[in-house]
Amino acid sequence: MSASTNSVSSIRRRSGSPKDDIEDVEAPALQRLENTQRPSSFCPTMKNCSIPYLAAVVLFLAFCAWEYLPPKSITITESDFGFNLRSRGEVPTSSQPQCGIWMAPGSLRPYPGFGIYTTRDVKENEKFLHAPDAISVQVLEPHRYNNMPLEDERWRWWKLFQNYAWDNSVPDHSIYSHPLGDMTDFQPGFGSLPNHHCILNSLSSRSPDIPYDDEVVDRRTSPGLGAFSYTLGREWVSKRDVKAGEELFLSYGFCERTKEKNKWSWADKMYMPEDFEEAARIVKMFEPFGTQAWPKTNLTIARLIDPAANADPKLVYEILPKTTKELDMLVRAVDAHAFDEDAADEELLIQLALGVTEQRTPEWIRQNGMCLENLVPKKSTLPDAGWGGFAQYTIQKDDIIVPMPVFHMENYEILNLYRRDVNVLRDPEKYQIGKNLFLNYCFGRSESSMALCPLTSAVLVNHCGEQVNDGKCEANAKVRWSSGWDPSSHEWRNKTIEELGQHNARALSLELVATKTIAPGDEVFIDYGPEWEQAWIEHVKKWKAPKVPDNFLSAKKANLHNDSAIPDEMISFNLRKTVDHPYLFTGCFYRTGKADVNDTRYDTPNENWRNLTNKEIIRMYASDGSKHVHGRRGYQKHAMYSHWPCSVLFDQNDGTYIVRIHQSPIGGRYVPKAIWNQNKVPRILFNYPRSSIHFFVKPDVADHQMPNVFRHPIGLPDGIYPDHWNNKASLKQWTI
Ligand SMILES: C[S@@+](CC[C@H](N)C(=O)[O-])C[C@H]1O[C@@H](n2cnc3c(N)ncnc32)[C@H](O)[C@@H]1O
Repeated sequence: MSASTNSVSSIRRRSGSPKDDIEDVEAPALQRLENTQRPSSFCPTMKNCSIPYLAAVVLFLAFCAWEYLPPKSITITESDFGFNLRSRGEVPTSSQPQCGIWMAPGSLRPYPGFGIYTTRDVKENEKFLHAPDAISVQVLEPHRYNNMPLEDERWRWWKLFQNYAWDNSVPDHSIYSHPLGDMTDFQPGFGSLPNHHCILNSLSSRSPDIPYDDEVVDRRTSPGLGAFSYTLGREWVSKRDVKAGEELFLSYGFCERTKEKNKWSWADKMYMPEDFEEAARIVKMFEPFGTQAWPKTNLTIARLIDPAANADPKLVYEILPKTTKELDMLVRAVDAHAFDEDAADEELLIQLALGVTEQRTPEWIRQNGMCLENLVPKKSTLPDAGWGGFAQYTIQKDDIIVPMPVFHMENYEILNLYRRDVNVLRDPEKYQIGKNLFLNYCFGRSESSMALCPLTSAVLVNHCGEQVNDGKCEANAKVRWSSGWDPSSHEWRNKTIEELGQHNARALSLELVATKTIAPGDEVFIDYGPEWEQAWIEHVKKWKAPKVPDNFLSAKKANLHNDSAIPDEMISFNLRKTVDHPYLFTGCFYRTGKADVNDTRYDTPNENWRNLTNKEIIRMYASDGSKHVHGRRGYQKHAMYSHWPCSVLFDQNDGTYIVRIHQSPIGGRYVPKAIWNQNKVPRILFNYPRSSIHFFVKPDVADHQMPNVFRHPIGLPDGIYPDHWNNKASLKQWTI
């Protein structure tokens, strides 16, 4: 395998699944696949297609991975894969001693790209980040459009992008109620970086307490309205105790080896939970777990593997300790849980899984990694810019502020938005209705169709330039190609845009570097360049403030209203009515569970349930909702499905409410089975905690959906794009 393919990050589209939720997680994800097939001659209609797009994710894993996972006894270093470890002094580093979260070469063998590491011990339930992560951006999926320009380019880009994005987002409007089509949630920052592991999975994500801020700029005066995302990124909480030096993994939900051979080619090669479980079964036969003495030969060890188990014998063999010394080390780690059998079993699996990864020390990570915590989001010091990136620690001149692995987009016109009710190809210009907000988060240049979209919190950094900011700020950082930590990026720069377009894995890396010493709390700025400035100046000239009704209620105000009481206008005060606000929708944490399937009260469809008396409605359709508490262990499960649309029906005047979870507007296709949902009867919850209710702007009236909002890629300085990417003159169609 070439160095370039190895350097591809193994970050994939994630379904955000806690390990114990695998069944539920995969079901909706798989249902969603139906709609993401590209029509082909084998697959005449979208509906009939069966190859899931997540298979592409899987192929990607196989692609960036391995001929075969190597035996445990072989030591693999990055240089075996064309990667030279960087040592301090060779290239600039981000070397903050306080930094606890780093990006460094991944620990899965062989090296599959970058991973995220902690250099702090993190206890179960503790937050990983000491400050909020970056924002999340709702991306209207550009490949879903038929009969629109650049269909091939859209699909090629989707194959790459889906590996970094989430099915659903902090406010689930992407999945529940977007009128135009499907949205994907992109979370540059922590959220698009963790690699997948079913056993070592330590990350659980949840919605931040205030997930949404639509008051970042003043809607009555700011031309920045709708030009950036109001949604903050997830909070990252540890599922277990994690030691300094561990790579932080997320489970994307692919944790069962498929029975259909070769359906997912990587499944036959990748370590699966069954492999670790079979290894654990064998280990437990021997002292001190069991009674037998550790076998003397490797052949004897191999013979212990049960061929009837759903495990891959070769992988089980690789996982198993080969010497009594290795076994002793395992025992010592598990011993700490001697009085809790379940915890000991879990620890055994974790230790076996760690045994087939590269072991990193915090010192190694600081030497070879780059800090991911330098930038934190806060309201920008510039009135129209939205969020900004602020330094959390002192950053020395020439230090890397944040690495920027980027994914490439061969033609950023794929982010043009068109009407969906007409054949756009007849007159694309006429039917264009705007541009995806995501364009504002990618770098581009006017001579080239290529855009580069960063995966890290670098997207928070605003522009400061001569013409637009009037001395209110000063650029203290710059963007350049990565300096040695991603050598294959250099090779990929020599490829043509077409070649890159065919490559559906990440290939290129930039970095953000301090041009001055930056103090903690300073906003970081770069210069987006004259074209961006010109576009902004023209936008400001043309921009007209939208009419804001006197009784306008922002989502932020609704969320923070009166010490967090629910505003009256967001309560229906009626068991039979839901709230229909012109601007806001209510989201309640809800995730279907046993009650949704087994509670026989919901078994009978009843479209006339409103004719029942209050008492009858409550007896038949209400339950105690007190357990749906945001953020407490045991109910972090909402993290996957996040908010369901709901209505607050009554205030119980004790900090809790009676809420009704709405029927899913998208039917059963994406949502797990729930009989009340199917039978069109209400699901009413009493004692529902305020902390689990949030307000969001309705997608169809969201600021970023308005016409005439600012859209322009971030400018890159001259000399960054190679000349052979300057293809615009030769492209027939170009509107930017
Ligand atoms: C890469 S994003 C930067 C982060 C963004 N401010 C946010 O809230 O997410 C680029 C967008 O930020 C806004 N922006 C950046 N610099 C600005 C400036 N100097 N003046 C006005 N808006 C700016 C523009 O909307 C631009 O399209």
